[in-house]
Amino acid sequence: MNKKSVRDVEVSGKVVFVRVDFNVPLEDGKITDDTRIRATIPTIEYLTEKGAKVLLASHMGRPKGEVVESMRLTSAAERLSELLGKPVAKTDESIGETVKAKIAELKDGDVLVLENVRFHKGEEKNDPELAKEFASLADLFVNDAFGAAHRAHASTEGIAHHLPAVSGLLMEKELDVLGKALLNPERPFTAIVGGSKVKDKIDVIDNLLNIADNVLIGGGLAYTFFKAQGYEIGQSLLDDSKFDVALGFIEKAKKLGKNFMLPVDIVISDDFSASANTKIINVEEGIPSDWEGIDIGPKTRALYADVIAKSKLVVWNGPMGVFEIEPFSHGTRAVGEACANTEGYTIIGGGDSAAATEKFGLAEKMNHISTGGGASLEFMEGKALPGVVALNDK
Ligand SMILES: Nc1ncnc2c1ncn2[C@@H]1O[C@H](COP(=O)(O)OP(=O)(O)OP(=O)(O)O)[C@@H](O)[C@H]1O
Ligand SMILES: O=C(O)[C@H](O)COP(=O)(O)O
Repeated sequence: MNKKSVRDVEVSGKVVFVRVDFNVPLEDGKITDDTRIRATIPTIEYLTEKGAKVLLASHMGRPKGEVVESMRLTSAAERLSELLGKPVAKTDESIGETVKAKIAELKDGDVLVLENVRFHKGEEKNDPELAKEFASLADLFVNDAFGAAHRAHASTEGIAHHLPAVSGLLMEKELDVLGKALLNPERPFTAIVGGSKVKDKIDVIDNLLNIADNVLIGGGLAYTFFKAQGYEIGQSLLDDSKFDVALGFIEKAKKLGKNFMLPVDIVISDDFSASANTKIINVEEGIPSDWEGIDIGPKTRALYADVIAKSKLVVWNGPMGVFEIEPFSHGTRAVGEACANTEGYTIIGGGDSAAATEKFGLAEKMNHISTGGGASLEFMEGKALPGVVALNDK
């Protein structure tokens, strides 16, 4: 990487503003997957062992510039303290005099977690005034939030214009692993895309068709393709502005001789709950108007598993179905198991895909679990990540 890392600068005795991505899944205030917090430990320990005073800033959810009680970083700070095996201080603000007073109390090697930066409207607008406020707290900016590197926000990009700015160890590792895998991919290279953020993800398929040999589609993403092909999809997820784009991808795959696969059968349900009625149908049968597609079916699972088994590189982003609910988890589990068992190199991207592999006990068998969902997709699209671009060159 041509950007400076935390190893290239003097940190001892300095106040270091570290942007992390502690946007972890929460259920009733409890963290259900702490992968993203664990992934930042090397950078935090590197800094504390060298005697820096560490400020940790992160977003959580999308509170849209308001204080939302359920989106505080309190649980994340508690979990971090357990993982580090030492006390971690926490403030209810991310800027201002109370934060400065807390920083003044820090000793070398101490850690202070700031409040959710998205409680300020200026964060997502990349407001230069907010960026300056963040910068005024510290001597050095370290960006370790790979998961948010595709966002040009005040605490990821703006702040880098006001302080010496370097990458953290997690950021460095993510860029290194993804860069190496994608620059000169081992083939066959299979990309699997699923999940529910249809708007965010559908455009990524364009570049995946350029770089991958097989592109497998699952999750909520598939239904825009089905509808565009004229099949009934009932209440399933849909982006109705993307029909031409979707059909264009099918054409593009044909022209390039790429293997573009959509589910052939799906699990449908009349409700979003474990007690709902479910059915397995072939896609051409169409989904009744008050039902929705919720997982890939058994034929699709077998077809996808076969492709994955024969791949040398697999990049998977986004679950195949609503894996949080047991009856709709089989597609995601099958794809996860196929990734765990293939001899190819496997990269898992996306908070929920990582959570799914963890839940099914498959995480250990993957080669790299990326902390970036959207960020790893944008990286694969070949886009520059603003949170990385803004860092100091070597
Ligand atoms: N057919 C479907 N209908 C509705 N929701 C679905 C469907 N398939 C999967 N999902 C939901 O998609 C969600 C995950 O989607 P998402 O796009 O956020 O993936 P991700 O791996 O977390 O990536 P990122 O980190 O970019 O958010 C899960 O909560 C899952 O229940
Ligand atoms: O979960 C993610 O992908 C990152 O934390 C970024 O979150 P965002 O999509 O709300 O910017």
